[in-house]
Amino acid sequence: MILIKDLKKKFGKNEVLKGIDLEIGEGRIIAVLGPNGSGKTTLIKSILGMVIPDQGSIEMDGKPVKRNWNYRNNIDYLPQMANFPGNLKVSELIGMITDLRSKPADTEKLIQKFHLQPFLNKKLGNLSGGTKQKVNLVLTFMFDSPLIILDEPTTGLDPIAHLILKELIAEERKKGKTILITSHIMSFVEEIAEEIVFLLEGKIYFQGSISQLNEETHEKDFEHAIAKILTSGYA
Ligand SMILES: Nc1ncnc2c1ncn2[C@@H]1O[C@H](COP(=O)(O)OP(=O)(O)OP(=O)(O)O)[C@@H](O)[C@H]1O
Repeated sequence: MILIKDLKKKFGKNEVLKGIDLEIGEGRIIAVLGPNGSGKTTLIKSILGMVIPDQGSIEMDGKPVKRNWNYRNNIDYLPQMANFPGNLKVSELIGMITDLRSKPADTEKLIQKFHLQPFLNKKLGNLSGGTKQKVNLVLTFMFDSPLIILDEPTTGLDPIAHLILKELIAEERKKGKTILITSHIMSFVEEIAEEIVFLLEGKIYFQGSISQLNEETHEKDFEHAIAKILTSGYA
């Protein structure tokens, strides 16, 4: 379980997180939503220890994460922009990451799932954006950690890969994992998320289920509910 209290972060004068209080329960799929620049990635990176907050605390399973970085071994993270070395082959990168994590990795099944066999001997710099994202997904899902954080996982994926990703997330959820996702694709969020956290102007504007959000905004569907928050938020 992740417990976040009064989390604040600014970059220069830009106050991105202005006091976030959030509890993330185990074994759920939670989507972090919000307009561009609302701080979704900053929040995720704070949980991962890649951004150091100015104020507030983050606890993982009852222990503060600050100066206690071992907890990161239990997180699999898909970054929004994977910056792969272009001259490495796909198989070399997979091998390298497996060695670095020194955890058992189940790559075969994932390579098959995403139909990546023909690309294993290709250099990363020569792959299309969607194929790179599939490699990124293999690297994320291969370690079987209890917490999976996915920053914009659908970027560049074709409809087949999109379906495979949804199946994969559902399988991991069944194993009791916690999955934290950011996405701007509302249909994807609606299909998979059990809970949403909506960030607006540095604060949590809404946390709850999609049906609760529809009710509170008096809208009949999720897309309209989100549009209503965004237009009233910007009014
Ligand atoms: N390292 C950094 N240095 C300076 N400003 C930063 C840094 N990282 C993020 N920001 C700023 O913080 C704000 C929030 O960025 P963040 O990437 O967290 O937003 P986001 O909600 O994930 O956006 P998007 O939907 O576009 O991915 C933006 O204004 C961004 O420019």
